[in-house]
Amino acid sequence: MIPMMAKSMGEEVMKLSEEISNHDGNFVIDASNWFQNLVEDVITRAIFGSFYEEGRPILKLQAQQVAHATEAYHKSFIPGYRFLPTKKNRISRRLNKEIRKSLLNLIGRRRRTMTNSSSPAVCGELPNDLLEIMIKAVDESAANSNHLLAITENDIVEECKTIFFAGKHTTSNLLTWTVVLLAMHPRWQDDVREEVLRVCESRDSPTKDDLAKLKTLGMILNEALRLYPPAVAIIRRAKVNVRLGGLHIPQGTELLIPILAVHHDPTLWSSDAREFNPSRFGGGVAQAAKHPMAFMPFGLGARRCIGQNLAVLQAKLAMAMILRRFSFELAPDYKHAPSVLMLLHPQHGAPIVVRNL
Ligand code: HEM
Repeated sequence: MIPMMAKSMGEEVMKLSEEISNHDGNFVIDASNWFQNLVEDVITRAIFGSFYEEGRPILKLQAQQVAHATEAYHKSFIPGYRFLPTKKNRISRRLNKEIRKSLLNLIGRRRRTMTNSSSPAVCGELPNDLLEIMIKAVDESAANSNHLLAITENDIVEECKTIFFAGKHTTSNLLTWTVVLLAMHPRWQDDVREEVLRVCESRDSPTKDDLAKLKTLGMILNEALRLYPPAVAIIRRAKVNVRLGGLHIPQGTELLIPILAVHHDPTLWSSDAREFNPSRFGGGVAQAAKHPMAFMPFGLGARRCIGQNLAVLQAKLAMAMILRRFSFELAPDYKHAPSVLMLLHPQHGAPIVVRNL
């Protein structure tokens, strides 16, 4: 996974470097858009592997559908509105049909290649990508006599869409806020660059061992996730009547766990809760706050994020590659306005001046 990610990111980093050179070494990017593009490529490769070229346009269609949904999220909620035949709803339904059909076709083609090929994955070694893992799960579940446990091709379609959505916007959000924070705090930017250069030496892309040694970078990513958690809240429903603190919660009650508020609570994080201070993670996540579970950007318990390790790996790799090549600062027109639009994002974008080092 790391070589695939490094290759994909390396190409984007080189393109940006050339662009900067063409602009006298000084170029403004919207970090939010730039990272979305970067992350989209990696997540598409993780899902489709060698079928990347065929999967890419399908996920592009989904990105369009998400853009529609995000726009609708801006407006007031009217129950049942999404079923009306408005122009936008018709486009969204058409996109949905097209995505489903294309994914089912792709699954069919992929299945045929798996049956015919003598690729290592088919010979029982580790699969190359998520699509292959899911196709195998469908086949295994078909062999199981309990049809209630059966996984279908429709499930694969939904999983591809979920993973693409859940993986793209969250990780690109984390990277955007990290770059914004490092642009605001140049001393931390210098310190973490020094760490990357020391650990990775002359290697353009870090190895797995290098990534494990990037402690300051890990602390900075955690602090970015604390201050600007991409998912601001999670919801749980009580399965049974339960007492929580002094409260009686009846069965079926929905509870909203406000991650953003918990991450900014001074009783948990001390009086500097609103400040950027990565050192608080110096002793590990469990020691960073007064309660060991106060840090929950990926949720908690059995339903916590399945993509946590991939997201952190990807964020570390991207930041290490960027830090060794570029320096950055906020563009004069940057306006700090974190805003919740499904996820916590910069309302006016994140214009950043990037320079080649
Ligand atoms: C910085 C990046 C990410 C953040 C902050 C994040 C955050 C979250 C949160 C808060 C949840 C809800 C957990 C809960 O209810 O306890 C979640 C669930 C989920 N995430 Fe992520 N996520 C990230 C990256 C990813 C990636 C890269 C993927 C896929 C490759 C992914 C796939 C999912 C899925 C499928 C679920 C639903 C899990 C379930 O319901 O069992 N996420 N994520």
